[in-house]
Amino acid sequence: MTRTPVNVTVTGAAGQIGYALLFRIASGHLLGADVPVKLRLLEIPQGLKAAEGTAMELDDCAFPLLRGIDISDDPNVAFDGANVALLVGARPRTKGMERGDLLEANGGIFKPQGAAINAHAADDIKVLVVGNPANTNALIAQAAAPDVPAERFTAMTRLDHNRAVSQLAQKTGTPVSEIRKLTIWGNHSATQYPDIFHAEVAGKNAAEAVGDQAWLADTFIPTVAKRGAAIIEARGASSAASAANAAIDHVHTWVNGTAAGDWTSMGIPSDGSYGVPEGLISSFPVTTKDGKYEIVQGLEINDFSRERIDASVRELSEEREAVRGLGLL
Ligand SMILES: NC(=O)C1=CN([C@@H]2O[C@H](COP(=O)(O)OP(=O)(O)OC[C@H]3O[C@@H](n4cnc5c(N)ncnc54)[C@H](O)[C@@H]3O)[C@@H](O)[C@H]2O)C=CC1
Ligand SMILES: O=C([O-])CC(=O)C(=O)O
Repeated sequence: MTRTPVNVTVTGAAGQIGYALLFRIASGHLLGADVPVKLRLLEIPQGLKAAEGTAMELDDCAFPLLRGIDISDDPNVAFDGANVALLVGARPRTKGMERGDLLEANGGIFKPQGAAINAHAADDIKVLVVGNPANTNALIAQAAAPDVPAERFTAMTRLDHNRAVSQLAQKTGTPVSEIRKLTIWGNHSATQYPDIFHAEVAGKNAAEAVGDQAWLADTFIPTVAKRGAAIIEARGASSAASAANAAIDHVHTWVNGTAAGDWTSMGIPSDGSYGVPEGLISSFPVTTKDGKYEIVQGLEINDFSRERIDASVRELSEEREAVRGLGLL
């Protein structure tokens, strides 16, 4: 039986993440090797021509799973019937900026997009916000979509998660495939907290395997938290291929499930777990199954972790107040 194609809307399709992302969606990495997709690309008018060029290249790949590409500068058209929405389109930061500096510039994009999702997306819509500041942009979009279940709005911290896995693998001389149960808590910002106290390296507790508290506090956490800025410094542009890869991982895991004995990190609306105020879109350890996620419960949080989780969550509360003040919530 031929499956009905899944409509995947990508905003900022002509940008650098878009260019790294669309080809992988079309080749089956987002949803699975047997799932046909239709791409709906949203750009601003100045980006339409470049989006058309990318669409020509997508055609030229003759991807068997790609069943159509529509391009629009109207969110009401681009989100019509969307099953998955990747909100990438936003202004990236440049050297010397923090992601929070983008709140005002990018906040205005996510309110109308949330409203268009509310009015036109399919009932099973799943939204991933990549555009920074991702957590608070997701909150803005969610607030503008009162008819969509709040838990369908998520923000990307999978890039941070993958960065942390890679750093830990290198430190312990272990393949990435042997690292499990790592957690990113809080905001996708310099205050995020990559937590290895419950992580495992080849089945052993990661903090014990590392056995080096100074490395954890002075090297690992800042390296992961400031990796975005280090990439901007080195490349002269923000992370693109690794961000696209993380977006693919986030949605693939959400739809297809986490492996037994492992979890992942997603920015999701808090239900109050671990003392994170309800409603903030904060990163948590989650397991996924049948297209739904659940926060991993019952983890013991030591003082070192508590202090860092609280600091990042405080920043999220401040961002929420700031966008309230701008009339975006
Ligand atoms: N959450 C995360 O881990 C990461 C987030 N990012 C963020 O992703 C965003 C995109 O980054 P890049 O692709 O490098 O930027 P880019 O500047 O190359 O592309 C952005 C694209 O979005 C388009 N755009 C702007 N406003 C739009 C709107 N209202 N509707 C549709 N399209 C619109 C622009 O025309 C442009 O083509 C930035 O906010 C960046 O900070 C980047 C890396 C990681
Ligand atoms: O740092 C940035 O602005 C882009 C980003 O979010 C990341 O690479 O984590």
